[in-house]
Amino acid sequence: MIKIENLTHTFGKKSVLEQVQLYIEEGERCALVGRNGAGKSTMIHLMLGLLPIQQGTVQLGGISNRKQDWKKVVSYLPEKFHLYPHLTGIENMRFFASLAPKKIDEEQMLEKLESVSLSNARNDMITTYSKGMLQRLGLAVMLYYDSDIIILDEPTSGLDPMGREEILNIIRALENKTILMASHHLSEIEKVCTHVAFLENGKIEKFEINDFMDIHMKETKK
Ligand SMILES: Nc1ncnc2c1ncn2[C@@H]1O[C@H](COP(=O)(O)OP(=O)(O)OP(=O)(O)O)[C@@H](O)[C@H]1O
Repeated sequence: MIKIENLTHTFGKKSVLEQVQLYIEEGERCALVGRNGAGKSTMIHLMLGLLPIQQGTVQLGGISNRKQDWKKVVSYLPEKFHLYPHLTGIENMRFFASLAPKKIDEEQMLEKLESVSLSNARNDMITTYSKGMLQRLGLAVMLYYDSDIIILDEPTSGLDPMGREEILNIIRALENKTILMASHHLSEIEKVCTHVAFLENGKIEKFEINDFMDIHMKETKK
């Protein structure tokens, strides 16, 4: 589960998050939605300790993000995942696998590459990969970590419709994971998510997916 309480953040005089509350239960796939500049990345960065928390608390899998242990239960795929251009797909995978606290499991690595349809390209330099392939390699690294909580920041950003569909199919096939996924695309949210956390004017409101889509349809018909 993910539990955010009273999260408040300002940049100088600019207030971005105001006493944000959000509870995502185990197994939910929650989209994080909001206009450009609403504060989605800020919220994700605060959750992951990439920005210092000014006020409020974050728990990930029941562990405060002020402790180090939460890193064992969360994996994060940023919008732009920094891979090593002078390495092949499998070499990149091996490098990131070496950062995990467990011994490198070659079989698991191959299985995860297979699950994102990259096993045939695993020995190619990633400079030859398409954007979609790079994003799938990022997902493979995340799947290798096999954490309970997955945080994705616009995972299909910059991909063509087929590339998007491939990423969405992989995310949809994940079982027993708690997912928070920032996205601007309602059609993909509808395909993948069970809930929506809508961030507006510094506050979050959470909806079940069908309720959110109903409200959105009514709004767009106005
Ligand atoms: N380091 C920073 N210093 C000052 N202001 C910042 C900083 N980072 C973000 N902001 C501001 O905070 C607000 C929220 O930004 P944030 O990137 O979190 O929004 P977002 O919802 O992720 O936007 P997008 O959908 O465009 O990615 C914006 O007004 C942005 O200009």
